[in-house]
Amino acid sequence: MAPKKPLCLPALLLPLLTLLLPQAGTRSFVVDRENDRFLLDGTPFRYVSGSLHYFRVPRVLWADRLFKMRMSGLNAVQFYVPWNYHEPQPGVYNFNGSRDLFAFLNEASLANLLVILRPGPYICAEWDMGGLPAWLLQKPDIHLRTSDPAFLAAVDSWFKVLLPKLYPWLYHNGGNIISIQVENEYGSYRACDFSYMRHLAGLFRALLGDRILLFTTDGPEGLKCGSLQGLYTTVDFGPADNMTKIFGLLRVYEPHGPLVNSEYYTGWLDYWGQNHSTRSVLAVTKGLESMLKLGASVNMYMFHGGTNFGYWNGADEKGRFLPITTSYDYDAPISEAGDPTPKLFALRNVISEFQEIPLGPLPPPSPKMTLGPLTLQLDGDLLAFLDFLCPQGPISSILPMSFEAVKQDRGFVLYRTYLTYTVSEPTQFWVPNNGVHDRAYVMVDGVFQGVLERNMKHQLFLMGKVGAKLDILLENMGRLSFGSNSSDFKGLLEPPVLGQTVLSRWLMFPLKIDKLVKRWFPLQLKKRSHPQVPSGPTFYSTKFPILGEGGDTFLSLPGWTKGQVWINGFNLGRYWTKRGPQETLYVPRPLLFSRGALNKITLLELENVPPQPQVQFLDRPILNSTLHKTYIYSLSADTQGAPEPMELSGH
Ligand SMILES: CCCCNC(=S)N1C[C@H](O)[C@@H](O)[C@@H](O)[C@H]1CO
Repeated sequence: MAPKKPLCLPALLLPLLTLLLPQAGTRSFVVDRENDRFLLDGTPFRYVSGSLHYFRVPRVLWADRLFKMRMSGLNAVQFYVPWNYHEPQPGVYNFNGSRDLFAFLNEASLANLLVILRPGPYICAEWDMGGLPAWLLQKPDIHLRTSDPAFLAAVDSWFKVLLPKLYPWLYHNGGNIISIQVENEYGSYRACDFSYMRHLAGLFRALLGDRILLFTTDGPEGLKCGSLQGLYTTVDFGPADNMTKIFGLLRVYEPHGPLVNSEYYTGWLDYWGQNHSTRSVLAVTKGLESMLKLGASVNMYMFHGGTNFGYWNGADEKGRFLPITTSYDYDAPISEAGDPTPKLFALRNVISEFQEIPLGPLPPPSPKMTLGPLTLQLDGDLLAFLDFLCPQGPISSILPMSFEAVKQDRGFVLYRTYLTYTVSEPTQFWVPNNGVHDRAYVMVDGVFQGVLERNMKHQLFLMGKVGAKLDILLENMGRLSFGSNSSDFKGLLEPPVLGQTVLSRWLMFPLKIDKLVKRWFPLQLKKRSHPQVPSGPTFYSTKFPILGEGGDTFLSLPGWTKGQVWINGFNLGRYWTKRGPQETLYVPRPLLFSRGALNKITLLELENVPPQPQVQFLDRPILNSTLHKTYIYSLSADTQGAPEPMELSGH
């Protein structure tokens, strides 16, 4: 059902050809307000849809996941388009490889799935900055998600590239997109800026025409500011919510037309340091059955969650900054590794009571493999590779500069200064205003001193001679993706204080670590400048063959603390074994070479290397480990006294 690409045929043939093509004009997807239903090509239609985010699944696995969704009885797939995934710098666009949104649309078409598209500009989704590009914050006073002209200019420029590309994919033009969402749960955002929403609706209409169904989605408390005349109003809620009450509220805004739940939560997200989230099969299936009995159209969020590879996870603020884990398994019907779960079969049974489902079995779980333990070799301290990691050299400034100011969106920036006097006693070192965004690994002359963490750990005690190098590796743990009352700038947002001295004269090194890891064949090994434990930011790696066919696997890092992993140069994501609840990282089989070719695993361990630097590949995930105790340090008014830690056992 992919739109017919204009063929470069001799002009006289084209009229003949159009007689053969399905007449786009006969295709339609509309709301029938008289009978509270959708009509597809004039016949009553209800969608049973599932969310799958192409940006969380390697492209080679898209067809497999979409096929499983179709075989589960779904007739539509819903997905976001993350702006920051496709416009890495202003005016630079990327729709290639795993970012080829149109290839994904085509795969959905081949799987016989209609599409419910949610292009934002904000998408939430536990994705870095809710999909908004970090470069927007290079204008620090920008008002995101409002009619701020600076924000709207960037939005217009992005949508004038994206939306015309989507036009041929609209259902009535021969494609598979039946509806498009404007913004995302705007009613949950503090701004409540109706001119912003009207601007977006006008832009979508101008670029997509007046036939496509445009809609909004909000929780029950967000309908007032999130809905807009001319956009079809839908809601989102989970199995524990009061469906009658919420659909009753929805009827205030949409007295006629089909009831729609655009995000029916089949599970939930995980935060580092919090317990693993699950939703029961019984509750999820009962809720779906009740909605289908009402004739509602439903999208299950998520049907397949996938993974936050690289640095792409977002974060929430619930009393404190809470980064989302690398796994986006979501306790969804299709597991992170793409396996059907009992929840999928239970939901499939419910769907089969209401509509035809494809005959035939679901594919079985994919083959899994175990491997190891593998012993990793030391490549060297991160500091030893500074020339490679920051080839253009540092930026200098009296005060430390943010990630956005040095144009580094994600990952790490090294901040360096030199002690201008000798500190002979352990002396309090801290950053005012909770100004570490988000974690700082502190070294003096290359010797690791410890960690500062946003909301969690506010001070260390340092010593050093005059002229000693004070290095702070600053980690961006992912930008707030929901409910932020201010822009989530990253980096050292205030100048650190040592004793009574505000430290100034800083060098900032934006680090291109992924580039180094990709080309690391073979950089000469660097011996440790200071063989010690804890080690601080250090690279380890090894190579290994896979004998036989192999399979999907789950990387376990027993005894390691926190860091980043690459397999054959692919950034698998963050690990945080010390904090949990996730203790393994999903390794899709297609990332691995087989038939004896050597694979390479590279770790950047940020804190403590275990005495035995080994890793293991398991045949099952561990996403719900018992949490280690974490402490939150209240910022005491008087910074002289060490703030008392409050013990926080993982919640
Ligand atoms: C803890 C609140 C997180 C906010 N997000 C909520 S309510 N959700 C609605 C949001 O639209 C979707 O993108 C997802 O972010 C989903 C949670 O998975």
